[in-house]
Amino acid sequence: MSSIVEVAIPVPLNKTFDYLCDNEVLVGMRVKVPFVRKKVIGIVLAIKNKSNFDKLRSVEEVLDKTPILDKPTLNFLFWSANYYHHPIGEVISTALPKNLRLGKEANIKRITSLPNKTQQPDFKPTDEQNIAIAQILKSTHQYHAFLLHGVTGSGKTEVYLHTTQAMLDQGKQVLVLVPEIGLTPQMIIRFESRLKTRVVAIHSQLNETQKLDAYLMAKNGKAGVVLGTRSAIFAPMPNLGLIIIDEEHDNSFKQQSSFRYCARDLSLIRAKQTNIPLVLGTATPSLESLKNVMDEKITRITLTKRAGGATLPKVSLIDIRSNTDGVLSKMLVEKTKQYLSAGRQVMLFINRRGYAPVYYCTQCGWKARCDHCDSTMVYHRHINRLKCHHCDDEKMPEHTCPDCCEQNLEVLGYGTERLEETLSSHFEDTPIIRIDRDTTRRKKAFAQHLEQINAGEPCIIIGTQMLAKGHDFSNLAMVGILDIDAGFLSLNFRATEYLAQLLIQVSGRAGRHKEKGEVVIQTRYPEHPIFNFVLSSHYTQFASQLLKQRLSAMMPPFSHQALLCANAKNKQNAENFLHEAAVLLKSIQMDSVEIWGPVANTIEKKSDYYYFNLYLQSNNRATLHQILSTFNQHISTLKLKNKVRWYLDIDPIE
Ligand SMILES: Nc1ncnc2c1ncn2[C@@H]1O[C@H](COP(=O)(O)OP(=O)(O)OP(=O)(O)O)[C@@H](O)[C@H]1O
Ligand SMILES: [Zn+2]
Repeated sequence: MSSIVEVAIPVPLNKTFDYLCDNEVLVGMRVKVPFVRKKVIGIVLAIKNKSNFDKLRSVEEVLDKTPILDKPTLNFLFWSANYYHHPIGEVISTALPKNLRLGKEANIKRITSLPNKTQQPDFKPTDEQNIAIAQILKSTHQYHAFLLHGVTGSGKTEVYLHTTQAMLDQGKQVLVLVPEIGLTPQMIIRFESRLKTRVVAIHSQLNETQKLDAYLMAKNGKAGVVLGTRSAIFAPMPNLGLIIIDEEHDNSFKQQSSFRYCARDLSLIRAKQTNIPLVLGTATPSLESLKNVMDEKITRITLTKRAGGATLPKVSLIDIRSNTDGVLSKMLVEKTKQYLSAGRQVMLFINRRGYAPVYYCTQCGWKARCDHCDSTMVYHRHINRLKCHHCDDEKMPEHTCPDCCEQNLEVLGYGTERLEETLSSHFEDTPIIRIDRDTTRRKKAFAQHLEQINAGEPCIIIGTQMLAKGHDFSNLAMVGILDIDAGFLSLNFRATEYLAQLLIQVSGRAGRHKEKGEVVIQTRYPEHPIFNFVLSSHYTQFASQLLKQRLSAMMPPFSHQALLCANAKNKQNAENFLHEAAVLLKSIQMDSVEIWGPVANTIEKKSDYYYFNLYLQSNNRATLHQILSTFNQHISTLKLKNKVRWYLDIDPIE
């Protein structure tokens, strides 16, 4: 007898589809089904006796012998789809490795071996670490969220390792999320060398076979530890006993395309649904987590001192308002020389890749701009091209100014490539290791750079965001922060929060071992209040000031936001669609939800599409979500719906 199955299909539609099925099938299995004129792979969500539709088509093939998604994982995915108002089919598709989405067999090709030798450290946990470990382990059988707030270099990883070992001893699995792919290799090494269990990685640089293997080893319980970037939050783990989110404040836990989830926020839900503890670790907690601490939803545990006798670095400012020396002040060059000759390493932080951010005409002020975006093009010297960092379009730099026809074209400003050039003129014999997206594109390139730094020889490291946090370089004595002033000019209301986090994280890379480190920040705004706190590493005080400001302005985390973004090649369509949407939203009438906009995005045009935003804000999360659900049900009534691309972003951060 055939049954009726409800199937989630990876299409941007807020619904599921019913099919007839003649074969035996269970919830969570993959099925191949006809959809419009194609065959697609879907996941069975329910088996039912009747359908609201007649003339059902039939399942062509049941692809699995056992469910690929178990009930708890499916429930978690349902929760996520519901919260982010995103189609369940696409949510499931985000959670599955590509090979499973394509319908390939769910077989492990290569089971990674268990480490045969583990190595224990030659130190004992500090008192603070011991207290943290004990406090977390008191809650191993129930949901409890902890904020492990430990200054940079306080040994949070040690706390992760001890609590993980305790969970493994109970036969449990542990999920560890790190923000950047660059932090996975060092974390994996630290976990593998210490724990007698299989540690599998889930991140984008693995090939598809490796990704599938990792997924299946998580699912069958063979992996004791699953370590990955944000999408690993969806890894099926039947014996999950603990979740750890390292650098919880980091923005890369939020996916900024398609299904816009935040893995940090979802970790609280997953831990709650699984009834297990959760550890959010960081030296610079997000205001969201600090607010949760205030509300007693999260317990804060502090590590106030650096481990192993190290102390926090000395931080000083260099006022570059009257600087005529270019990107590097004389003082910074002098200090760099001193540290290098003492056999130490120096890191210079500049958060901009390429040679120079502006290519312009000194005669008339013309600037090279992207034809497709509202942005200037960045000059890249090694390929002698101008590149748009928004749409990746590139072109040859002009020789004569298109406006005034003079030949006075020059670059302005500094990126990593130009800094490298300047440094090689000052430090001819010193190795310079530049780490940005351009030098780490090749697989393994990043790991090789890290290896070179970890070898400990004196060198200058040019670091971008990729090196800002988490790394533990033992011979790094000084960090110079070259250009953070853009952060003071940003329109994002979270900009100062991010800047404080960045400054403290980058500073935190210096002097992590025996000798005291030093941090030098070059700025044109030396009087900015942020420095009062950063200089003394008083993040918590600065954060409580920010929290007070947010409270008085009723901004997140004291209110909840959603963003409806529309974009189209026709500017008017994008804007008018949001006007229509605003009318619809206002007709739903919920007093406690404010609606602002539409307003053009800060970068209005990207890849030839015009972007507009409509903001929704409410003090009541439930009301906000109710209005969005109703809106979603009626969106087909909007006349311009098919003339624009649109998406909802819940808890937007940009
Ligand atoms: N109890 C201890 N005694 C001596 N050294 C320790 C101890 N705990 C950790 N360490 C060492 O201190 C260094 C910093 O530890 P770790 O990298 O875990 O810091 P962290 O808190 O994660 O810092 P960050 O937030 O900057 O990433 C490491 O080299 C680690 O081996
Ligand atoms: Zn562009």
